[in-house]
Amino acid sequence: MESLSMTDTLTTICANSRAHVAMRSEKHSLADREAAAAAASPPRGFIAAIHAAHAREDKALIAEIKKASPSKGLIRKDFHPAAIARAYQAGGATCLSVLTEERWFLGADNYLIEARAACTLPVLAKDFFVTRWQIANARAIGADCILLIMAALSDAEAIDLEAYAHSLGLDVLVEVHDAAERDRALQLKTPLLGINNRNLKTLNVDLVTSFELADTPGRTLVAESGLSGPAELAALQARGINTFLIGESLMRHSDVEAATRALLA
Ligand SMILES: O=P(O)(O)OC[C@@H](O)[C@@H](O)c1c[nH]c2ccccc12
Repeated sequence: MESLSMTDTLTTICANSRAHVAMRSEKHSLADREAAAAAASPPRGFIAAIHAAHAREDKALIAEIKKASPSKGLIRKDFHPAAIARAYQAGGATCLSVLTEERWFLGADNYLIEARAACTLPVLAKDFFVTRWQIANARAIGADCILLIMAALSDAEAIDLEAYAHSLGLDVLVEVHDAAERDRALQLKTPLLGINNRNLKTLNVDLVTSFELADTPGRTLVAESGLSGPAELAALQARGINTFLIGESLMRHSDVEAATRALLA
């Protein structure tokens, strides 16, 4: 795996994603991916599952399957997506997130396919979506939701990609990490707004980001990145955030099911 030393990590990863899509689309055209998307297993409601947890007065956990990251390198050696998916579901997770980005997160489409087949939870394809091809491909492999990162997209691109995702039956999680991106994201239709505590340009994590944006009205807020303990979740819940996207701290436990249960207790 490569490490990223440049300051603008996000630009580098997105440029690589575009090049990768250009290569893959020679083998499978957009029309091919759209046909596969239309034939894919019907979407499991991702946002509906989160809202159902809230209706039960539960917090909602989006549990992430992640082998490595540019900031931490290899996170877990014995990496079996199906087993981790089952452990997350047994431990009480509401939804899954599966990294599919190959070069820096060591993800793969197959990990999403294996994880989704092993459980009944809705699954977020966690990647750097900058083209329609990637979105059609995500639905084709079974994804129920995709991620749109405002820092990587113009307003027009974000609006276009969201409409395209919705046309394929996908839910959308839009991700921001400051007030300016949040304001831009409010132009989108999706109710699901992720606040990433990790600045994707510098890779630094600061939970203050979630606290600062916690008063955004009219959206289901998701606190993302750098979360590890029940006390942090309680502090965020006190500010009205009841949905959490957590990867690394759970993936580092040998007993993922017990760790998930303990976190949600
Ligand atoms: O492993 P963590 O620190 O719990 O973070 C999970 C998730 O928030 C993080 O993987 C993430 C959030 N937004 C992203 C965008 C791309 C890649 C990864 C991410």
